[in-house]
Amino acid sequence: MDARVNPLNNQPANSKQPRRPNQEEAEAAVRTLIAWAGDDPTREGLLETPGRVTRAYGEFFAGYEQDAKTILSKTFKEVGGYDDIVLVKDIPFSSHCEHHMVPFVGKAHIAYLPHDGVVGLSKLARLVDVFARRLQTQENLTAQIIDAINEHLGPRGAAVMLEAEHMCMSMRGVHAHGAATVTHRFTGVFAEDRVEQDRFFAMIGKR
Ligand SMILES: Nc1nc2c(ncn2[C@@H]2O[C@H](COP(=O)(O)OP(=O)(O)OP(=O)(O)O)[C@@H](O)[C@H]2O)c(=O)[nH]1
Ligand SMILES: [Zn+2]
Repeated sequence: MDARVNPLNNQPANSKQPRRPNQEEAEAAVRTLIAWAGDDPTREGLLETPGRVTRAYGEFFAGYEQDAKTILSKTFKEVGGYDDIVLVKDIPFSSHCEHHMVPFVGKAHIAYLPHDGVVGLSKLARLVDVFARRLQTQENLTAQIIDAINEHLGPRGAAVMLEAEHMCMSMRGVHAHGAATVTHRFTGVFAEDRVEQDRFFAMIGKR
């Protein structure tokens, strides 16, 4: 666990921690929402729903129990001197916007220029999951992914792009079905050198 972050609220560890409700309280909250929506939480079809919803929430928000450092801790140095871009593109992710607690779903593209060894490719997808499985904004998710890569891998440069559809913009509110939100962030060589940025865009098929 990252000691500087309170896993319950994603705030600095010295911030006031809310008490974590127990299972019974969480299920009672779901029953309240069902009744508030206008249905009867005691009817047969809904009796097991609070348990299912809390289990689902356990999966959606499992990222509060995980940390990037552990995932990126193992690197491989035997790569035949390879020191060019390593890119994993089209990593599927689903997260929940912190404003409406509704999903946003899309793909992440992550590249870095290795400095001292490479990380297992699956770990980049796991890294996305650590932060996606929390209440998020897309901007914050983008920043947290690249910050973790820089902090734990110390690459010569990193690039992260996220493309996602926000259900709070399609299923409700403005009803902008199919609108895509794109965020990207470059650091190190990717931030300093337009040629490297262009190579990144070309490799993910955006040029
Ligand atoms: N910047 C940013 N905005 C987001 C993200 N996810 C949702 N939002 C926006 O958060 C905003 C919240 O706006 P509010 O006016 O407080 O809430 P609202 O009345 O539900 O807004 P509408 O969605 O316009 O109906 C909306 O414009 C959402 O589109 C995100 O990841 N990043
Ligand atoms: Zn939203």
